[in-house]
Amino acid sequence: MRALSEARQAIVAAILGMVITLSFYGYLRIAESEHATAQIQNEAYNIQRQLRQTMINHLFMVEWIAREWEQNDQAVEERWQADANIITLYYQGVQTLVWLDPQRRIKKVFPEQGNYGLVGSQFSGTETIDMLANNDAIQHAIVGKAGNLGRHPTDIGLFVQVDGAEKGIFGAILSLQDLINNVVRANISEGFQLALANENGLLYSFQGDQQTKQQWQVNTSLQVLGNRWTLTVWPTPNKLEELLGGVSTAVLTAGLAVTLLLTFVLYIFGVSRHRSQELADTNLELYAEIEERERVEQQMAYLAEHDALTGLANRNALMRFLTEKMPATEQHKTILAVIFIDLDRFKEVNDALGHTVGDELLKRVARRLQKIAPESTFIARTGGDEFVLAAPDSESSHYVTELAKQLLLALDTHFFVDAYELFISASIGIAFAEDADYSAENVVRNADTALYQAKEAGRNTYQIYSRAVHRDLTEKLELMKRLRHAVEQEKLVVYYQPKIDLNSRRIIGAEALVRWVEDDGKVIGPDQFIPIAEDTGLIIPISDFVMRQATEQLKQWHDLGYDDLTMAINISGKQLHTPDLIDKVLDTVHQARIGPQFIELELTEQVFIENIQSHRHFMHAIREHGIALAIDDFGVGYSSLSYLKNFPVTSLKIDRSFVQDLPGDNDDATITQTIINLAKNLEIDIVAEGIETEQQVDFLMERECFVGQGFLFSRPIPAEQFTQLLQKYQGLIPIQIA
Ligand SMILES: Nc1nc2c(ncn2[C@@H]2O[C@H](COP(=O)(O)O[C@H]3[C@@H](O)[C@H](n4cnc5c(=O)[nH]c(N)nc54)O[C@@H]3COP(=O)(O)O)[C@@H](O)[C@H]2O)c(=O)[nH]1
Repeated sequence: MRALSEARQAIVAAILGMVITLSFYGYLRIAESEHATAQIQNEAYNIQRQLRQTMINHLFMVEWIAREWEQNDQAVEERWQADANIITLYYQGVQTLVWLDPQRRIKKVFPEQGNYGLVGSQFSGTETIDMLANNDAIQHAIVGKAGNLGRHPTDIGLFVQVDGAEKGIFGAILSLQDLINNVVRANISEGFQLALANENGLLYSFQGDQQTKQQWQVNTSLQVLGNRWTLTVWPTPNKLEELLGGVSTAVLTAGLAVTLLLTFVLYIFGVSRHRSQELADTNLELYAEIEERERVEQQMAYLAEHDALTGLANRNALMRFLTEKMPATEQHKTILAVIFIDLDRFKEVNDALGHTVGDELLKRVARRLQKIAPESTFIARTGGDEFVLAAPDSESSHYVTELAKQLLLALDTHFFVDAYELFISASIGIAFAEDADYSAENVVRNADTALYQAKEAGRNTYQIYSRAVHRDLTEKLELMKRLRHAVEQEKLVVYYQPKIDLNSRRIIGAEALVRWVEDDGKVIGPDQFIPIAEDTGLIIPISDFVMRQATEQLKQWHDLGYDDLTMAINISGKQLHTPDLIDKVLDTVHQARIGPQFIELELTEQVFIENIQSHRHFMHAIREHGIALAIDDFGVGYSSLSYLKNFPVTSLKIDRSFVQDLPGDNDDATITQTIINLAKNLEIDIVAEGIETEQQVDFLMERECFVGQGFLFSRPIPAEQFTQLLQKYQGLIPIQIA
């Protein structure tokens, strides 16, 4: 198909060239043929004319002799020899001359040689002579038979009457063969051939190559001396070639050559044009590819420095911006601040409403930041819900904190996304280049550290990075690392603090309190690592460990005979989010082979309130399985107590902050009294925490709080010590043990 397309023009040219060439050739060929035929005809007419003329000349000569002799009185005898010599000299066709007397006897004959015997004899060609003799009116010469004067049947005689001093008939015998031969040889053009025929057959032929005769002969009839002949003339092959001229052949050859050349050129042209087209197409494709590549590269370059969702700069671009700004900032000692923003409740929005809404919210946040931030501020989105503003050449640190406040304010109002009115807030960490040794990396990391602090500080606030804050955080991170290691290495230990019946001073239960014992024996309290454990998720394995240890330990103490002891286990808020918590608790209790009624789960009031709705099921399920539910640190910060009547709480633990200043502090006394009354009215058990003095015991017992914990009875102690305590005092507790 491609080859056909390449050769299309060449094929058309070849066909056209052939048609034109052949047409022209045909035309020329006809013209040449006509020309050749005309030439041959010309030749035939010429020969015909010459023959006729020769004959006429002979007739004229015979007549002329007669008129001469009639005008002259000289006897024939006297003139005969001279005239005969002249006649035969000029008329070579004349074979014999004769003079007949009126009786048609031969009187004189020339040449005498060979004819001498005829003199005196009667001329035998009687018909013609008779016609002359009997008709005096015929004055002109006539043609007749040669009679006995002829040598060849074709010989003829020309006879005329002479009516002069001597009467008679003058005759000239002609050899037609010789005459024609002479005329033909004298007049025929080179390359022509000729034949003369009458009705009896061929009379004469000049050359006889028959090759071209059939096609090229020209016939013409000739009436001479009373004979009707057909003269046929045709050319020799060479002559024919010459006559035709060869122009048509040359044209044919040239035409075919030109056609061939043109075809070839056009084919080459077609091929090259096709190749050029292909090249052009390839070039176009190449250009398109290059354009596409450039577009992709531009897009990649754009994406390399932009956030696809919001169109803001990304982390790479931020780092480049900061790196470029740092030298001038350091040199001119200007203020460059990095403001790290993290949305406070974005994850909740994303989880609850889906990523589409989440994405839209991020776009709105980006737009709001762009509106508020001064023009010189560089804004980037560096992660999920993290945005960073770089404010070079800031007037002062005060200006930066004011900007941070504006940002907080702007993000602490609602956003409308689809049908939702969303409320979020943000936490901000601020760091200055100066505090980061003018390092882009450091200043961003410092801002991130400050942000962490802001989150810790309760969100919707900002923190400015300081080296002290950084140190604290570094320590915290270090602690986190070690805690993870400790959990993996099972370096945690469960301590137990006795729960005491204040009346009998009997140990009625224990509270499991985890400790982290370092390699050097140093004991780290849960206050230091539980919050970190909650942040990192380590609280789950820690809690599992504590629950397993505590239930197994309780089983041991039951087996030792202290089979009415209960065990209080602290539950973290994070634990409540694990879906299998109920199963896990029941399974652990079941594994330890103790009754669930000996287990009490403690939730701080804060955790309880925060999860009151979402964990309604958990709390009821726990109670239905006989496990007690205590509210720890009761009375701290929460005013709504209505939940108590709707939830299956079994005991309240008065926070030790109320107990520690009893009985002197009237407020604490009133609060303690109120909590006790509340528990009494709701028929909930009451436990006092943090009892350190007998006065506190007295105060509590006077107000009918008969269960308590505190250093007065025992600090939290390892299990072995607790066992010794049980065994040494038969379950009673002496005062000031620890
Ligand atoms: N989720 C979990 N929380 C736990 C676990 N183990 C402990 N904790 C919680 O850590 C907080 C600190 O506990 P800890 O350092 O063990 O302090 C306890 C007692 O040592 C302390 N206490 C008891 N009596 C007194 C006293 O007379 N004076 C005084 N100054 N302190 C005393 O009180 C803590 C027990 O409090 P509470 O839990 O409220 O009963 C603490 O909040 C623990 O809950 C754990 O495994 N998981």
